[in-house]
Order: sequence, then C-alpha cells, then structure tokens
Amino acid sequence: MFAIRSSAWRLTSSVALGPVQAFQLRSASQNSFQRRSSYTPFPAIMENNPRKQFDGKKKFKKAKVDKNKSSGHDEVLLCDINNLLKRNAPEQDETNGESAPHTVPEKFTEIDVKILELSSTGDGLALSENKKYVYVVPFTVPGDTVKVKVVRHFEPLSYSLTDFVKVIEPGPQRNDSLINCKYFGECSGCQLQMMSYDDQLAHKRRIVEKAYANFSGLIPELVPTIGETFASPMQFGYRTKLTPHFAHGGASKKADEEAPVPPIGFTYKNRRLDMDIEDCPLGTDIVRRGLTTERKRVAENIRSYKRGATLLMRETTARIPKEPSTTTESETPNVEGIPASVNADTGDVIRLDRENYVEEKRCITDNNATSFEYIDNYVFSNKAGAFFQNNNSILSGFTEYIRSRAIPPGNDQDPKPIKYLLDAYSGSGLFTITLSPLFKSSLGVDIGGDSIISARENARANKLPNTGFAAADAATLFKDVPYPPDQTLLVIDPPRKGCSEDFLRQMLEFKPRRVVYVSCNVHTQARDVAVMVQGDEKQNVRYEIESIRGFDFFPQTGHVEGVAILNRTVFPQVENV
Ligand SMILES: C[S@@+](CC[C@H](N)C(=O)[O-])C[C@H]1O[C@@H](n2cnc3c(N)ncnc32)[C@H](O)[C@@H]1O
Repeated sequence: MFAIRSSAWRLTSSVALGPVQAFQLRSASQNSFQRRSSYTPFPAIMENNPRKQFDGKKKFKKAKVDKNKSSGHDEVLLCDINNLLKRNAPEQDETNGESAPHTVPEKFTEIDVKILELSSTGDGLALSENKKYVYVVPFTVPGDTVKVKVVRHFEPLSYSLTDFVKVIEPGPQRNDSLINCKYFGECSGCQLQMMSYDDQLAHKRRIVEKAYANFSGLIPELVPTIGETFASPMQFGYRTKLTPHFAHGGASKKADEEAPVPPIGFTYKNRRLDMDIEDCPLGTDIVRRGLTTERKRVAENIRSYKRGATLLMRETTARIPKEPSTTTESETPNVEGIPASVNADTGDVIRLDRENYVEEKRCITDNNATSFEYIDNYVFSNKAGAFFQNNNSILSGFTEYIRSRAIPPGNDQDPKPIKYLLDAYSGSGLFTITLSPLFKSSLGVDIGGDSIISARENARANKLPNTGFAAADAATLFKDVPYPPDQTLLVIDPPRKGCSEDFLRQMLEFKPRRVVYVSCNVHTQARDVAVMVQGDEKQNVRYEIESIRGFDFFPQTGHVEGVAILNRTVFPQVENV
C-alpha cells in the first residue's frame, strides 16, 4: 500500500493515485499492461498502445493502406471503427451464442446505410445489420440515411470504404444549402461543408477529446476538460496557399499530336486519381485568381512539361503606407534588404484600402521566391514554397492566445521568473517572434536551413535583437541550451508525426519549467503529452497539463490544430507503510 506525502500532487478523482499508479491502472485494464514496482517511463510508453498505434506498420501494411500514413489517418480511423464495434457488440443472449459473420457485399455494389457517428477523419461511420462490420462513408453526418457504393474492403479489420452516392433521409446536422463548392462530395479536400460552423467546431472539440482518450493512455483525471474550439474568423477564402498538381506532361507526344491537358487539381476522395479543379473557395481571392491563371499557363505550355508537377499559389502581402511620414515605425516594419523576386508571381494584384496603408496582395508561383505575410504588425518573410501557417485570418487570435498564456500567473513575484524562450521546430520564427517581447532572450531551432535564414531576416525586420536562431535537429537542442531550465518556456510545434523519442527523453532531462505544445496532429500530440505527464522518475520530473484546446485552422475540413500547455512538477514522495 502507498502513502502519498507530497501536497503538490492532487487528483480530482475520489481515489488519490500518484501519476505512475494512475497510468498503470488504466494501462492494466486497457492494454494488459503489467504493474511494475520500479518504473521506467520509456519502456512503459513503448509497451503501451499510444506509440504502437502509430508504429504498428505490419498490421497496416497488410491492409495496403499507405496514403496519409505519416498523419496516422488510418490508425485514427481504425480506432474509431473498433470503438464503434465494441460499443455495439451484440450481447451474448441477443445472438443466442451464435456469431453469424457479416456477408460483405461485392465491390461496387450499392447499399443503403444509416450513419451513426462522424469519425475523427471526417468520415461518417455506419454499422452492418448484425453490427459486426463498418461502412466508412465520406460527406455524411450522423443520422443521415444514404446510398453508398462499396469500393474497398478491409475485411480482417472489419470495414469497407464507400463512395457517397446520395442522401435518402438527411440527418439533423445536414444543411446542404451551406455547400459552397461544386466539387464537394468528390474532392478529397473538404469533408464538412454540409455542417453548420458551430457543429464543425463541436466536432473538432470531440476530435481532441477522443485523441486524448484513445491515444494518450492517460486516465481521464490527468486530462483537463478540452476547451471550446477556437473559431477561424474566415470559414471560406482563408487559405493563403494552394498546391494543386497534375499527373503528366505533354513533352513526349509526337510533334503533330495534340497533347491532351491532364486534370489539374486535387485527388478524388477514395481514389488515386486527379480531379480537375477550376476553383477552390477555400483559397483567398488572389490565390483563387492565381489558380485560374496557372491552369491556363500550364494548359498552354503542356508540351514543355516532361512529367507532372505540383503547382504553387502562395499569397504575398505588401503594406504601402499612405502617408509615409506620418506612419509610425511599428506599423511599417522594415522589410528592406529582403530582395523582391522577379517574375515570381502571376502579375495580378488586389489592392485593399486600410486605415494607414494600402494592402497589395499578389500570388506567387515560384517556390524559391520570397512571400510576405503580416500578423498584426509583425511581418514574416518566407520562401514561398516553405512551411508557413495557411490561414492568416486566425493567426492574430492564435498567437495572442499563446502570448497571453506563455508566462504563468504570478511570474513577476517568482524569485526565478520565466524569462527565456526556446522554440523547437521554429520554422521562420512564428512563435519566437510573436512571443519575443515577453522574454529577455529567445532561441528558435529548425532543421530547415531556409526557414532559419528567413527567421533571422524576420527577427531583423521586426527589430527584435534578443532572438537567435540555429539550423539543427530539435533533438540536439538541449545539449547546448544557454538558458536555465527553471526560467525557460519551451514551445514545441513539430510536423504531423510528432516529436521523436530522443527529443522527448532529452526534454525530460532538460526539464523546462513550462511547455506549450502546438500540433497539427492532436493524436501524436496526445501520445507525446502522455510521455511528459508520465515523466521520468529517475530525473524526478513530470508534467501536469494545464489546458488543451483545438484551433480551427482549416474550416470545412476534418483537421484541427491542438495547443496543450503543461507545467513541470515532481513525483510525489511515496513510501511503503
Ligand atoms: C508544423 S511546422 C512549424 C513551424 C513554425 N512553428 C510555424 O508555425 O511556422 C514544423 C517545423 O518543424 C521542422 N522540423 C521537422 N523536423 C525537425 C527536426 N527533427 N528538428 C527541428 N525541426 C524540424 C520543419 O522544418 C518545420 O518548419
């Protein structure tokens, strides 16, 4: 039996459990995990499902699913399917002890199904009559009765992918008058246009809840209530970057032959086939106009392409002061010294009249050209083809949310206040720069050399001398960090696959006082956050989650960005009594 001495450790559950025992209890019941007297966090995580769900390549290889693998799309879908089957498993006496298998319809058969829930991938899920098999139906909402065409079986895993054919009886959340795109229902880009925006936000909150319930392995008491999803100010016309593609060029055709122009666009849902997309209403106005221009240019020059290509349409913004002499410095950050790129855009321009300046929007098509973007009065330059968040409309609110929580309450009374910022996976400096005024010194690290060059330009352009950037693997960051861990905020914003084990281990050795974990994949985030919550007993460090909230960077799609804030604490002192 254990007695808990530390007052720092509190649980909301009626049974007081330490973090280790709490994790073990859930693991023991859910994952046949053995309790251990001496505990090593990493083997424990590895033995449990959260990391294996993403690393279990064998199982998914068999099912021949490789699309979106790095995002964990298939694992997330399968998890929802299994949970639906488990919840609806017929009682023994209902089946009379017999378990009749479900006869899976022939491929391309049309059947009618009723949607029971929306999976975290944005697909509707329906059960077979005997409740032992699942049909995955895109473009549907719970309550819809729909006609579908079965297109792909995953029989050992008990599900089939289907194409949506038509609605027979709409569910309560369906409102087709909201659909704003003629390609909706076939294009793989959006899933949720038929839902009200409030319902989309509620669905995304549920995605975050399920991610922590299904992929962290943590008992619910260790996970705070997930906040309401932070809405995007723009629900259409927000995407500052589009990257349509086409599969083949026309160079190898005989001189006298008309080279056919291939479809230029995105893939069809459920198919590895390109769909010709003339317009995408998710794009900003200049990006949409850029798509028209680029499609025309490619069609006219198709013979010059030996093979297919991915096109780039990236919005770039310039603020032209109306009265240069009366404009304050902070309203017009210095972007001189960043060379403009010649012939890198479509030649089109949209001018918007603002209070102190005219905003000029252009559409860049050259990956290596420089694009500019403003967040409040911060200016960011980037290589147009490099990563930068795609929804400018949400970035002011998003960065303000993080800025207002970066420093914990009471920091100014603390003898060792947080005053250093470590931005792992910094890109071109989004967080380093927008948080920098709060810190005595900030350091951003990114593996992309081009992003670090842009980040340094951005620090200069925004007149932030207290920031530094290094091109490096985030996992090597901690060995040379110049900051005291007690006074350091760590911001993490990794790619979809999440942090490496190496990174997490070194982070637990470094022990930063507070962590803001931003992620475009809440499932890998939940898995990594669990490693931090579990902590390292030898180092006597673990983390408590202060808050988790989703941000709707991609309205109409099934994606949600997650922000988790954590604080360092210690293990409770435990003694045998
Ligand atoms: C989701 S982006 C975030 C960038 C930045 N925080 C932003 O919001 O603009 C992820 C970044 O991680 C970087 N990255 C990927 N693997 C990395 C690694 N092992 N070490 C450091 N950076 C890495 C990529 O180059 C990319 O810039």
